[in-house]
Amino acid sequence: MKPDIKICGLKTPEAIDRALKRGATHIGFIFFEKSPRYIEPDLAAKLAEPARGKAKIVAVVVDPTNDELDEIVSLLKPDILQLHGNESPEHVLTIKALYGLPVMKVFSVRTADDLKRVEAYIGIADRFLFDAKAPKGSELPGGNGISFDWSLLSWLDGSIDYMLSGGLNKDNVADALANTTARGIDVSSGVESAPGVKSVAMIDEFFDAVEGADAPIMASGS
Ligand SMILES: O=C(O)c1ccccc1N[C@@H]1O[C@H](COP(=O)(O)O)[C@@H](O)[C@H]1O
Repeated sequence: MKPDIKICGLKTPEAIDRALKRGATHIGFIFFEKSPRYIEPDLAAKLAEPARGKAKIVAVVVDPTNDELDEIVSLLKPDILQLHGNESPEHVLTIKALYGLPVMKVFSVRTADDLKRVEAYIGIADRFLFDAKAPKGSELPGGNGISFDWSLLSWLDGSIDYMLSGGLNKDNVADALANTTARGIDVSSGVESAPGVKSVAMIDEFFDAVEGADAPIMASGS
């Protein structure tokens, strides 16, 4: 089965156009002001228009207030809310009830302990996203371009719907798909030429690598 592919932290029509042409199933906008990928909700709404109905529009928020969500949801009209902070299960339920949108809850992973809270969100979050925990000193909870030890996810038996992120790029995405049960992959800095600057060439290379991962391996000599 083809994985879902989310290109996150988009800020230009060119990058969105290329992501859509290559078959992105999800496009993400970052509403975390300290991020080089931060975008105002009204600009995100304009940029997202060509994607409507073609790819799911994801609003990435970190421990959001209702005022922030009111503005983002009313302007952008996202299909999914990605909660990338320390939102409790109760907070996730409240957000779902208020906005009627599916939630992808993020877990930031460095050690097995970081996964202990997952169970509390089963049946509450619509999907999980496992990302690398930010390195010490980073101001960003995500988008740091670092990976984590995917074997920590080996207890997930495939019945849990999750996306994988954290330092994915053209060189490691095939391994990520081969070594996890992720039904989707999510990339941001791996398709950037500088922090916050998406490269259409790198978006192409990333999709090429995913498509290559799908191709059956030919026996030598055949
Ligand atoms: O990208 C950001 O700046 C960001 C800021 C705040 C929360 C999440 C953020 N990005 C998320 O991080 C992961 C992967 O990033 P990367 O590929 O390692 O650069 C992805 O889920 C983004 O949505």
